Amino acid sequence: MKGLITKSTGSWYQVLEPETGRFFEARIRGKFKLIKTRLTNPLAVGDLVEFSLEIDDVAWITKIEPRKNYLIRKSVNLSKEAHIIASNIDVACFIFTLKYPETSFGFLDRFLVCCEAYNIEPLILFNKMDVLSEEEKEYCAAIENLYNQIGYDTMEISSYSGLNLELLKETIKDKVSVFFGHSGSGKSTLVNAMQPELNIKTSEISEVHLKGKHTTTFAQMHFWDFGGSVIDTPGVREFAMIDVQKEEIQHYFPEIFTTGRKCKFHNCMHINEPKCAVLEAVEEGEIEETRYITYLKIMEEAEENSAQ
Ligand SMILES: Nc1nc2c(ncn2[C@@H]2O[C@H](COP(=O)(O)OP(=O)(O)OP(=O)(O)O)[C@@H](O)[C@H]2O)c(=O)[nH]1
Ligand SMILES: [Zn+2]
Repeated sequence: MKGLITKSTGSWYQVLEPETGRFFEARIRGKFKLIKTRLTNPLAVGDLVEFSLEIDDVAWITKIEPRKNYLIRKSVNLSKEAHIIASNIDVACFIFTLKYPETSFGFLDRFLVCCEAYNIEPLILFNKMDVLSEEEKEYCAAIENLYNQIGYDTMEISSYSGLNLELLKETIKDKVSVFFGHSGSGKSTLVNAMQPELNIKTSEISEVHLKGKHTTTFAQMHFWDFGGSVIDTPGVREFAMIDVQKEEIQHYFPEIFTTGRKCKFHNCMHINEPKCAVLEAVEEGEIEETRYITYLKIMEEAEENSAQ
């Protein structure tokens, strides 16, 4: 039987048989290895699998279909293992909050780099617009403009005021979407605002740290009544790029890649080479400095990893 993984707790999986709409509790039989990297979880929510039923409706997953794409993070422990967050994604929504909590640009840019690297369509949602002053709204618009110019879609939303939630529904209708963002950015609240019947657990952000409390502890797919689904994931602290070569990284920064064609050396890495068009563009303010800094950091990490 063919199935779709809709929930993963680490020890067992929930599998949906799309043809009948029936859900099963399933375990894994055998070894699953689609990629070289060591993983903490062989299967992830969004995976398409084959399974068979035994007595008492216990399902055994026997095979996994190749993934269209996936997002991955470093494992929480210090090993070199990685963890697949979700797979077979149509649109990955990044929930950006200017405040409560303040989202870092480095985190957003790393998310975008992962989307580029793993062929996932990103959408940046500017959430909690209801708490922003006029001045902050202008600042938000400037950030949006910056990302729009690079080629990324953005949308201003608020689960509290309902701003643009209908537009968001139209945009993600009939697609498999995933919501990312810092803990406390309002992912679960957004899912509930779009479909109150789902009633996902949310929590107040801590008064002391103005940070979230990591309420969601495992990944789960929820189905929208307007069509499509969303994968709710535990707050991700860090995205990972697995097995990337230094030379590849500029491909994942569209504006750096395009500008880089004008560099003197065709193999320019845009670090300190003479007549580097990227360095010039950063100086002129045509390429945003925060993005360039993240580019350099990811390059450094790739070097450290390959040296290990
Ligand atoms: N002002 C405002 N607050 C919001 C909005 N959406 C959510 N919040 C608040 O933000 C806090 C965190 O919301 P959650 O939905 O639990 O955040 P989360 O991103 O799911 O957090 P984790 O499960 O920890 O990853 C709660 O106190 C919400 O009430 C919004 O649109 N505007
Ligand atoms: Zn260059």
